[in-house]
Amino acid sequence: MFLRAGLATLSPLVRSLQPSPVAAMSTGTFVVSQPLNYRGGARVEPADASGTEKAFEPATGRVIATFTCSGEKEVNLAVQNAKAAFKIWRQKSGMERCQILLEAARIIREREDEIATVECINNGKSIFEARLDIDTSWQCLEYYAGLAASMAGEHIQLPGGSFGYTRREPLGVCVGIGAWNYPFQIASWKSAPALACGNAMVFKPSPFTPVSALLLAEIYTEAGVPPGLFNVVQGGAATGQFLCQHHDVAKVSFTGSVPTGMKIMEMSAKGIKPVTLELGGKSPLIIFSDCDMNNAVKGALMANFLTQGQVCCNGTRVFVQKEILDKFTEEVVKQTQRIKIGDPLLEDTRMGPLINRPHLERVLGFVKVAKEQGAKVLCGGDIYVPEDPKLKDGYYMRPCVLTNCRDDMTCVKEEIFGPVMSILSFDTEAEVLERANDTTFGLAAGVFTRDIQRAHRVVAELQAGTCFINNYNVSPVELPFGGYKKSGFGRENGRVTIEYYSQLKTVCVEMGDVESAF
Ligand SMILES: NC(=O)c1ccc[n+]([C@@H]2O[C@H](COP(=O)([O-])OP(=O)(O)OC[C@H]3O[C@@H](n4cnc5c(N)ncnc54)[C@H](O)[C@@H]3O)[C@@H](O)[C@H]2O)c1
Repeated sequence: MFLRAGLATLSPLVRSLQPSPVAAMSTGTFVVSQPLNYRGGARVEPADASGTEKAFEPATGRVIATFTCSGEKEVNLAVQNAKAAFKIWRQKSGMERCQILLEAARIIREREDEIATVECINNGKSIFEARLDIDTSWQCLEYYAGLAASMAGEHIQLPGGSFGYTRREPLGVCVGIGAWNYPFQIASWKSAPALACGNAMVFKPSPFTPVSALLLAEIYTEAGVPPGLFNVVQGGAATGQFLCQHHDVAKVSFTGSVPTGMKIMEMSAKGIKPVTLELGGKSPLIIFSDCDMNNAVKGALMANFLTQGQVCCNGTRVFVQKEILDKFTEEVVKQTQRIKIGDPLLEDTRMGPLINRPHLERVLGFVKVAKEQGAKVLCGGDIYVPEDPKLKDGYYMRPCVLTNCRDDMTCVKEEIFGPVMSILSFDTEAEVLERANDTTFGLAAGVFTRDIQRAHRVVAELQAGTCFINNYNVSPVELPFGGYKKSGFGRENGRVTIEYYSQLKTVCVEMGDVESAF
């Protein structure tokens, strides 16, 4: 995921007029001193523990927080708080929920610089990108605020003046479990539709990025949700399991890897709980020779290097039609080498550090295997050491472009989740479609061509939940997002997500006498 809703919608002028309490904050200074759990409308220390974790600033390798992972008791308390708040919230009209969500969106906008700075420090993505994530977060709240006010059932006329109607009702306490690559945005994308439908939520961020979900929790409280409507518990797999297995939890919405998604589904199956699974990908990007070359090159960079390549829907298998392979590759390499790597809090940085040391080593390991299997490194794929001495222990690497790739190579088959683009060549449309679909994933896909018929013909055949024509990794909140195949099911964003956070009650009304069969 993704840069969304647009560079074009950003207004630096509006931003510069906003108060910026963290404007003076620089890399290497931030530490978290407050509790990182949120329950009953306030930050709290957890009531019990299932271990401790450290959160890092990837830019410097510094520890910014040491925190307690929540045990079963704390998870219970959070769920109880959510249940109590749900009783109040579910009685509110859609319009009342709408007003509170709009107020929360307004506060997010007002505090955008602060939230983006925290996100940038804890995640490592550039401040430029972090601001875009916060934009898509408040946009999501605004979008579902609008839908909250217009949610309604149906009235169905039956014979003899009888009738039926449907009520769209909330599910209850929903659990959100997030990945580390879009911490604030994932928390917003899950909570906004959940709350709009009248649910309460307990959210568990990734232990790598525990900080920004607390800001969202505080904002919801300030906006006027009942205490306990949105709670945060911290921890890893153990805490996540307590949440998924809890008998008072009605639904689990998960963003993360395929192996964890399978476990979430197994646990939820025991309680017949609906799940939304937003999982990984290995998406194809198909560049036909009749494309607009400039846009195709820009699209390939957008498809591979946002958030240091740690994006679920990245188009990392770049299929290029033979006639333009050399020219396209040359231009992609030129532009990749120009990407400014470094301190993510600096305005002109476009690539910060990866999330942590083990992940950096894993990504570098993929590049090594790619070379052993015959791929050619055209640029990057190695550690980058910034000149600034305070960044020397950060987790930086140079973005990598691989060529000479074959479909059976590890770098082409597996999700690397780092800044590594694999270029493959193809001859015909039929051939590339077969190869593009030859994967167990199905999150996204892209096509660049000037031939309008071909564009629509190709996307109709692509087995992916989101397809881009002549762009990549833009996801306005109005459009549903989610996977096919092992990339998961259920959707986030768009009107359809209401279906995943609500249930339909049918009421059948008799206006005459009972015609008994007995
Ligand atoms: N489709 C999407 O919208 C989307 C978005 C972002 C990331 N992702 C995917 O997420 C992955 C990277 O994120 P990650 O490394 O945080 O994934 P992960 O699966 O390791 O962890 C995700 C979350 O699940 C929790 N968790 C781990 N084990 C658990 C268990 N047994 N029970 C309950 N919770 C458990 C983690 O603590 C974390 O909060 C990539 O595969 C990426 O493609 C998908």
